Amino acid sequence: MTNALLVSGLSKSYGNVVALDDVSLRIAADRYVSLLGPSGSGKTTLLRVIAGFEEPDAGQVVVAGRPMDRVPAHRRGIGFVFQNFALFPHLSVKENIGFGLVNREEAPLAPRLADARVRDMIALVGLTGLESRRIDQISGGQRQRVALARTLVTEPKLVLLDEPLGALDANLRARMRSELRAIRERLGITFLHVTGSETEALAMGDTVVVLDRGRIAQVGDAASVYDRPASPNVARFLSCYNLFTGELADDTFTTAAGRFPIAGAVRQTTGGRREGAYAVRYDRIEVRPAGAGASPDEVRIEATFVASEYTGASVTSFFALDAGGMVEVEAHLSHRAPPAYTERQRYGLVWRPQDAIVFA
Ligand SMILES: Nc1ncnc2c1ncn2[C@@H]1O[C@H](COP(=O)(O)OP(=O)(O)OP(=O)(O)O)[C@@H](O)[C@H]1O
Repeated sequence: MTNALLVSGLSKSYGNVVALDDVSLRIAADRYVSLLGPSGSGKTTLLRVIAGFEEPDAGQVVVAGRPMDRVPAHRRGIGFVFQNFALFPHLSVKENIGFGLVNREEAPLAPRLADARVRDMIALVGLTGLESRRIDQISGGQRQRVALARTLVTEPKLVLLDEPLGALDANLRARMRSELRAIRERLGITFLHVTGSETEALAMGDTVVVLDRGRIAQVGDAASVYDRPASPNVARFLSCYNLFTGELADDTFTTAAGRFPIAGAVRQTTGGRREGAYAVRYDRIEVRPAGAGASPDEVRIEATFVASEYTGASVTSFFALDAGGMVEVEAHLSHRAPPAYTERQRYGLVWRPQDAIVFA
């Protein structure tokens, strides 16, 4: 089967800022791909180069088997959904969605055909009944659906979404996530969705691509990226790992917080640098009273409780290390009562070596 997208050796600099550095990526057809990375890692630049809004300095983009060299943006068969939607405020929902069909340069559709297609799309994104409302007379979530419908109605082979849910509040964002997934599955086209949010990437993407300083740091299914981040930086972006820097020697990883035996831990090789990192997930740490010990096959450190933060279904507790730095512990409230720790009191933080990842 032809790949939906093939990107090879893409580089792009702005002056002396390297936004993309030799990026290669192959995306199969009919996939939901999340593109994740910290601010400035090159996500938007990558989308803009794929879409044809930006010329790369080097490299090639192939969409559905067709090389895109010198193909202008509007002839690439790519749809683009922006965060700010860029809708026409004075036009109705229906006119916004049909705009690209009747006003395109190549083969504009006859109004009757365009009408039928717009009607189907309005039903698909759940806007039936709102066809004649103006854009300023509908809600943020409905605008998001108009923006999506306007792109999908042109039947693109690939849809690029740049933080499409960023302008929505948390509740709506969660609802739109599952809607986006469902719409994509019904149409069977490939979505490449940029997000700064690791939860969003992990919740939505069949495949997660992580960018780090203009380079691809990891590509994999959501579970494998989550369970086995390829580098300390990827672990850091995922915001679910405590990272300790230090050095590996023999069977021990030595950090300022303590010496961790590594037998049983997951090993990730990062090119033989001496400076390494040791990662343990927030939700794999057990908190015990300071007096309670640990069994020989557990790792234990001591720290001082600072505060807890509730985030809906879970609570994150922060513990200060004597050597400086914080350890975060996440408890899911579905299978535990909310923890009650005392401020400034010391606790033992315990985990199993199998739940740690050693980067060295
Ligand atoms: N037009 C431009 N001129 C100069 N520098 C640019 C331009 N566009 C992007 N950059 C720089 O290129 C790098 C990558 O930017 P890009 O917008 O692709 O990152 P991003 O991952 O999308 O970030 P964010 O999540 O903050 O949107 C950044 O250092 C940015 O400052």
